[in-house]
Parts: sequence; C-alpha cells; structure tokens
Amino acid sequence: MDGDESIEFHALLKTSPSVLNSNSVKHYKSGHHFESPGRKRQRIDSAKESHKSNKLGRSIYSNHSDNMLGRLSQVEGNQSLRLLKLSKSIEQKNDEIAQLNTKIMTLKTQKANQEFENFKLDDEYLKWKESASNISDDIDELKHHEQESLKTLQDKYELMSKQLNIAHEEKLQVLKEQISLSIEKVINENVYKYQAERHQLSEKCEDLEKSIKGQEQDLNRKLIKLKEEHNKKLIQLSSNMDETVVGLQRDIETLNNETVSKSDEYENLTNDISKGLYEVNSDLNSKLYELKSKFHNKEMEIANLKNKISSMKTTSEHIERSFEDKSMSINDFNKKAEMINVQLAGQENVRRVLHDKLQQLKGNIRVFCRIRPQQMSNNKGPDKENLISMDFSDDDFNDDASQDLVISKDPFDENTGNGQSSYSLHQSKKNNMSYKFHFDKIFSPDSLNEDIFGELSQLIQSSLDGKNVCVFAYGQTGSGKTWTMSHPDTGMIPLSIQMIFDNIQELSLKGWSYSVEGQFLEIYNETIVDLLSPVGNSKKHEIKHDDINDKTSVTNVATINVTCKNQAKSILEKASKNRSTASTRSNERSSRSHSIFILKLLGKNIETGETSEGSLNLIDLAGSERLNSSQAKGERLKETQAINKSLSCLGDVIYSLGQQQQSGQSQQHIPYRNSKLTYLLKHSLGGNSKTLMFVNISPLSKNFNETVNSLRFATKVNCTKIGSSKPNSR
Ligand SMILES: Nc1ncnc2c1ncn2[C@@H]1O[C@H](COP(=O)(O)OP(=O)(O)OP(=O)(O)O)[C@@H](O)[C@H]1O
Repeated sequence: MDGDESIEFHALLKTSPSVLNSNSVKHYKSGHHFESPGRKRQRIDSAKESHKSNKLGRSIYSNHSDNMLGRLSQVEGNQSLRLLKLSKSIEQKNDEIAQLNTKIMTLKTQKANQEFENFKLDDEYLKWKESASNISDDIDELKHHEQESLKTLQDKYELMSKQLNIAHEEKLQVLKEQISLSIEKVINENVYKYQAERHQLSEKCEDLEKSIKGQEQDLNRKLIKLKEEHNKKLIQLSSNMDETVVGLQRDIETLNNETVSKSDEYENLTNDISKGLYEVNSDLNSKLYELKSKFHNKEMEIANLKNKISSMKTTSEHIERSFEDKSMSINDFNKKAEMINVQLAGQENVRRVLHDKLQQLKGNIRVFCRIRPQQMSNNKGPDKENLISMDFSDDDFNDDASQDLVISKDPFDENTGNGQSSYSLHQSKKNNMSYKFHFDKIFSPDSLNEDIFGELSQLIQSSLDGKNVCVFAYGQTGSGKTWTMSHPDTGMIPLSIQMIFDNIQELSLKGWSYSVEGQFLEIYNETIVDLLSPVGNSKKHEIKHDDINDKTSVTNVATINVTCKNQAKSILEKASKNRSTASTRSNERSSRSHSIFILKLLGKNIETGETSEGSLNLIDLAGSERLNSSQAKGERLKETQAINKSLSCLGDVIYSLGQQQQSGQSQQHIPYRNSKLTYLLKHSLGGNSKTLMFVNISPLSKNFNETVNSLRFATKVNCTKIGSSKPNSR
C-alpha cells in the first residue's frame, strides 16, 4: 500500500464503522484501499481545478504544480494497471471457486453413490453370510442326522439279524428234535405194532402151519386110514379131499389176503407218517420262507436306506461345493469391501480437505445476526411496543454472499436517546436515522433454531474432522441467546450432539471411531464454576495450556463421557440446576455469566491409523448491555466490570488475531490473558479454528441503542478474517 493510500485507509477506519458501507467494509477486509477510476478522475480533476485557481493567484508555484500533476497522472496510470490486474486475478479466483464448487458437487455425488453401493454390498454380504451360516448349519444337522440314522439302522439290522438267526436256529433245532422224536416214536410204535402183528400173524401162521401139519398128519392118517379103508371110498374121499384142500387153500388165500391187507395197513401207516412228516416239513418250509421273505424285505429296506444315505451324501457334497463357492464369493466380497473401505478412507480424506477449503472460502470467522421475534405476552398476541424498523431481504446478497441489515428509528422516539451514532449513514426522507451493517447471514424473527443449525452444521462436521470450533451467542439480556444455544430440544447444544452421533455412525463405515467428552463451565466474575460437578464443590479451577500440542485443560472439572444423542437433555438439566442453586438470583445469574459447553471429539481410523482431535465450544455469553459502572454498586459493580472487560477482551482477541493474520507476523501479541474467557479459549480461537458468532438482537425500539451496540461489536468481529486452519491430526 502506498503511503497516500495508507493515510486514506486509516482515515476511513477512524470514521465510524457505520460509515463502512458494503464497499468500505470490503476494502477493509481485503487489506487494500481501491478507489474507483471515476472517483479517482474526479479527485484528480478537482486537484487540477484547485491547481488552476491557485495558478492565477500564485503563479510563483506554477512549475511545482506541473510536477505534481505529472506525478498524479503517473500514479493514476499505475493504479489503473494494478486495478486491471487485480480485476483479472479476481475473475480467475472466481473461476477457480466455480470449478472447485463443481468438483465438490461431483465428489459429493460420487460419495453418495459410493455410500449407496457400500450399503448394497454390505447388505448382500450380510445376506450371503447369513445364508452360508444357515447352509452350514443344515449340513451339520444333515450329517449328524445321517450318521445317527445309519448307526441306528446298522444296530437294528445287526440286532434283528442276530435275534432272527438265534430264534431261527432255536426253532429249527426244536422242530428237528421234535420231528425226529415224533418220527422215531411213530416208527418205533409202528415197528413195534407191526412186529407184534407180524409176530401174531407168524404165530397164527405157525399155528396154522401146525394145524395144517396136524391136519395133514390127520389127513395123512385119515388118508392112511382111508387108504387103509382103501379104495372103497377113494373116489369119494378124493373128492372130499379136494374139497377140503380147496377149503384149506381158501383159508390160505384168506390168510394171504389178511397178510396183504396187514401189509397195506403197514404201508398206509408208513404213508401217514411220511405225510405228517411232509406237513411238518412244509410248515417249517413256509415259516422258513416267511422268515426269508422278511429277511429279504429288511435287506430291501437297508438297500433303500443306503440309497437314501448315498443321495444325502451327494446332496451334502453338492451343498458343500456350493458352500465353498459361496465362501469364495464371500471372500471376493470381503476383498472388494476392503478395497472399497480403503477407497472410502481416501475419499473421506479428500472430502475433509474439500470441506475445509469450502469453509475457508466461506470465512473462518462468520457472523450471523438473529432478530428475536416480538415477544408474546399472556398469549394475547404481540406486545404493542414500538418496533425498530429493520430492512433486509433473504435474497439481497452482496458480492461476498453477505447480507445487509438497515435499521432505523424515529430520532424523536423518547426511548432511543438522541439516536446518534457514528454508524449513521442515511438521513431518510422521514427524517429517520438509519444504520447499515452487513453480516454473513441474517435470520429473521420467523427463523427457527433448526434453520440456524443448518448453517452451523458445516462447522460441526469440521470439528469431527479435527478442527477447533467456537460458537458464541452475543447480545443484550433477553435477546434470545439462551433460546438459540440451550433450548432443550432445538438449541445448538442438543442439535450439535445429535448431529455428532449421526455422523459418527456414518463415519464408522469408513473405519472411524470416536470418543466424545463433554464439560460445562461457567465464568462468573472472572471465576470458573463447574456446572457438572455436584453443588458445593469448592475446588479451585485453573486453566492449563499445553502450547506444544495446542491443548487446554481445566483442573478439577467433571468430564462426562457422552455416549448417545439423548444425553444432551440431561446434561443441560444438570447444568441449569447447578447454575440456579449456585445463586439466589438464578435468572440474573445466567444473564451475568458466560456458559461454555465444551465437546472434545477424539477420532481414530482403524483402517488407516489416522487420528483426529477436534473441539466444539458452544458459548452463551453474558448479557452485553452497557451498564454505567458509576451507577452500579457492590456486587453488581463487580459483575458489570467483569462482563464489560471479558466481552471487550473477546473483541480485542478476535481483532488482534485478524490483524496478525493480515500482517503475517505470527509473533504479534494476542491478549488472551486479559480475561478468563479468552484465556480458556486460547487454542480454540486463532489460526487453527473456526469461529461463528450469533449476534442476537431485540426488535423493540426501547432496546435500539443496545441493538446498535451489539451490531457494532459484531461488525468488529466480522471485519476480522482468520486464515487457513489445519486439522489437529497426526
Ligand atoms: N426465537 C425465539 N422464538 C421464541 N421465543 C424466543 C426466541 N428467542 C427468545 N425468545 C424468548 O425470549 C425470552 C428471552 O430469551 P433468552 O432467555 O434466550 O434471552 P437471553 O439473551 O439468553 O437472555 P439472558 O442474557 O438473560 O440469558 C425468553 O422468554 C425466550 O423464550
């Protein structure tokens, strides 16, 4: 910056911030003062004019004036050239930003697709795994069942065949014995009978032979007698003899016939015995046949079972093969999943870098203005108080994406004091005093906490990526700071915790695991109070800094391990209970102290071994209204001084950090030690940090001056830009 320009720039700074209309603020931010060519021309013309008029009266200085003019036109030429160069480089930067945005969109889409693919793969992998485990269970069960049934069948078969063999042998033996006994018996009986009959018959035959012999002898004697009687009766006798012989022959025949019939009887008896034997035999044979057919059936059953077992074996082999195929494809899936996890980890790093670049483009310090709605009293509708006229629109963005807020008020309104301010810019037609400010975003009274969190959420992501993030709520008492930060359901604290746990779950798919530690502190009268320790804990709390690792700790402070998103409510309740029991003026106490909710986010990636340490500090500042110290006494005076000091120190620290960044002198002194608040936040503000300040303002005319003061403070912060932040990762 040339000497002349520097003088002009400081002159501009000395004028009030309200004079810093959008153009002037932009000049301030970029660290250079650019004058439009038209305005420059005008200035040179007026210089020339004054030069001319002087020339008339003071011709003695004419040569000197010519030199001046020459130098002026040279400066003008240089300035135009530099302007041209700068506008070109701005265009280039804009193009680069547009390209980066397109890349970000493409990467986001790729990331979403990749995440969807991962989800599908995971799902498939789980299904395969489940079916594989079901199949292996089935196989085990079938094998077990097969072995059991085989064993049972074999046992049964062996037992049955043994039993059958034994029974068969026994029956056969018994039958054989019975048959042989009965055969022997029958034979013996018949033989005995036959022998007896034969004996009788032979006795009869002998008797008959004897009688025949006797008769023959008688006959012979008779014959002799007859012969002796001779021939007289020979013919008669011979005929008688013939008759007797015939009769005798008949008797012999009869005897022979009897012998034949007895023989027949014997034969019949033998036949009967053989018949009985045959029947017993056939009976035994049919039983044997029956047993054989049963045995055959059992053999068939065993063959069927063997078939079943072999088909089961084939099925189990088939299942084993398909199981092997499936485990191979599961291995493939696992390998793919591993590759995808590695890719995801890479993409996550790219996303982190791009997210950080985007946040840097948006500015590492952002200031949002939130206008509180007009309060309702007893549900009767809005208070009928005078309202500040506030003029802004959602789509009224400046070149740097900021929004302008113009507030105005009738200067004769008795509540506003004299309505004068160094920010005064416009004198409106209605004779109203107007003040113009610009912020990164302005939230209307209709905005919900959820809308506001939409903007904050990007910084929550940064804290998970390893950045230090500070979110302040600044404003006068009753302007809506606590509503914004600590509303039990929709405040920034509960919504941040919810988002952190949602994101932790998503990041776990990319190998990241996190532990979340919470602390809740209060700074009252420059003294630290632990809002999560039981009441009555009188231990002193000291702030300790580890400047090598950029870490801060506070002694004797309770640290809660936050494990789920529902914990926010209980933490807030505990803090608010401790806060109210710590003071009899509980409502006032919350307005007169700063509350600081600190979350430390420690992440580790099991796939890549990376670690990250980020912190999120959500700070509800004490009411910023200016109390006249001379009017306050005692405790109230002490409180007022402490608040004024710490808030102005906060502004100074942020301002000095901005100056340090602009000058590039890292050794520049930053007055962290001037207040407990800034000393506590030493490592959470500055280069390695992202800061968001909500300036909460009241819409009521009676608060006009406080509103202007708050907006001035916020403007001072907004004019500070802290440079690139590197994540706390190793
Ligand atoms: N956006 C909003 N919507 C509805 N009511 C709100 C909103 N903001 C603030 N209020 C109401 O306004 C009142 C003051 O708000 P709040 O307590 O948050 O202010 P504060 O700035 O935190 O005050 P203090 O400095 O005393 O803590 C409360 O009754 C709150 O319910």
